[in-house]
Amino acid sequence: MKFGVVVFPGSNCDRDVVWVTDGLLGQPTRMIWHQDTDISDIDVMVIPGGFSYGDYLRCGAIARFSPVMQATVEHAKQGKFVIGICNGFQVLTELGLLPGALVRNRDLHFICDRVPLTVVNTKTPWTASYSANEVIMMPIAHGEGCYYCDENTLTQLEANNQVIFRYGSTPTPHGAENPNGSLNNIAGICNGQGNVLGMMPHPERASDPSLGQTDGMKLFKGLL
Ligand SMILES: NC(=O)CC[C@H](N)C(=O)O
Repeated sequence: MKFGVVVFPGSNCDRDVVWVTDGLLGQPTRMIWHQDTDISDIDVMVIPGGFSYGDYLRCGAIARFSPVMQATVEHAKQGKFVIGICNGFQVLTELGLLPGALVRNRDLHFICDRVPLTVVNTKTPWTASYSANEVIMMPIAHGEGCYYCDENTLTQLEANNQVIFRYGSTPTPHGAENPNGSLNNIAGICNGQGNVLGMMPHPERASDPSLGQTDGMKLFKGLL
């Protein structure tokens, strides 16, 4: 499995992902500057976290116009894997590869914390290594992480089991632990086909045992 990790001006989790896929998992991994367009060698495109273009306008609003993102749309259309983590999730919603939007956190503060998540759909290639409704811990670090979409979209996401991760330690959509006000406690969703995943928590920061948390590793391992 070959991983491609996009680098925008302002990305700051790109090397963390490379450390997991290459350093810990020994998979071929290439960092891809946002102006590059040839990604034909890549199996899994990773849009990492950070502050692409300084979060100007809205998080992800400028990055979505980068040449590499058009190539990523084609990549996704072929059914290949794309994952957006945190700022990457924001970019994927701006791009339209995933529905909805990430807006300012409920309390209008940047949140840096470690939170429980429930894996609510394990029938995806991303989550096949987790057990049903497994509760895991992952770091979050975002200012615009409140997931929002219109009512029809929300109904569809739920009906098609496209909600993959919810905040809190219960699979129900309205559990009490919701750090940022996301609708239905949504922390991560996939597209209809299941090959594109977006999530606000950081699995790459919860993979190396030396950091004390490894619940994110199953997500990367599941793809291999
Ligand atoms: N860790 C991140 O990717 C942060 C995303 C974005 N800059 C925000 O604050 O919401």
